[in-house]
Amino acid sequence: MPRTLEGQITMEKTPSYFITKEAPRRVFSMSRHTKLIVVVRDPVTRAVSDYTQTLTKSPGLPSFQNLAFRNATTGLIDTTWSAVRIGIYAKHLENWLRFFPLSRLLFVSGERLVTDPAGEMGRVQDFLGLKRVVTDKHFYFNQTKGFPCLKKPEGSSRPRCLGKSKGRPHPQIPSEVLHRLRDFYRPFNLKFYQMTGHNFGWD
Ligand SMILES: Nc1ncnc2c1ncn2[C@@H]1O[C@H](COP(=O)(O)OS(=O)(=O)O)[C@@H](OP(=O)(O)O)[C@H]1O
Repeated sequence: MPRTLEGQITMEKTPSYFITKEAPRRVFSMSRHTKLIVVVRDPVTRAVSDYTQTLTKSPGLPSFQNLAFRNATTGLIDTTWSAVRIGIYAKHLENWLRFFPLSRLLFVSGERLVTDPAGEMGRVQDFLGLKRVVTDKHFYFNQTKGFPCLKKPEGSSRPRCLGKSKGRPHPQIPSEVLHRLRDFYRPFNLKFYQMTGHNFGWD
C-alpha cells in the first residue's frame, strides 16, 4: 500500500476481501481508519453471474443445479460452493463487525448501480467525504450494451462502457432451482438488512 499524503485517498480493489476470514484483522492492523466499500447484488443473480463467469473459463462445467445442490431430491443447498457461499453476506459482515463499526462500511447496491449509477456514486462520494463531482451528467444509458456507460472518461474524448465480460447474458436456470435458492437466502438477506439498516429489496 503506498503512503498516502495529506489530502489524498488511497484506494484498493480486491473482490475477495469481503469474504476472506483473515481480511478484517489484517486490514484493521494495517489501519483502523480504513473505509470499506462493498458492492452487493441479489445473491441469487450473483450466484448465476459467478457461474456464468466460470463457465466461460471452463465450458465443460456441470450444470448450475448440479453444483448448487448437495442433494437434488431434498434440495439441500451446497454452501461449500463458492458461488453460493459468497452471497451469504450476513455471515461475512459478522467477521468485519468484529473489527470495524458499521459506519466504516458502505454497501453499494449492485442493482441501483445499473438503474441509478449517479445516485450510488453520490453515496460513495459522501461516504469518502468527497465533493460530489461524479453526477448524472457523466452517465448515459447505452441501448446496445443494456447498461449505463461513461460519457467521457478522464483523458478520453469518447464514451466508454465496461468490457464484454461485464453484463454478459446468463444461462437460463430452471425457475424451481432459482426459487429454492431464493428460499435459502431469504433469512440471510433479512439478517443482512437488519445488520446494515438497509433493505436491498431482493425478495
Ligand atoms: N455499467 C455497467 N456495465 C456493465 N456491467 C455492469 C454495469 N453496472 C453493473 N454491472 C454488473 O457488473 C457485473 C460484473 O461485475 P463483477 O463484480 O462480477 O466484476 S468483477 O469480475 O468482480 O470485476 C455484471 O454482471 P453480469 O451481468 O453477471 O455480467 C453486471 O451486471
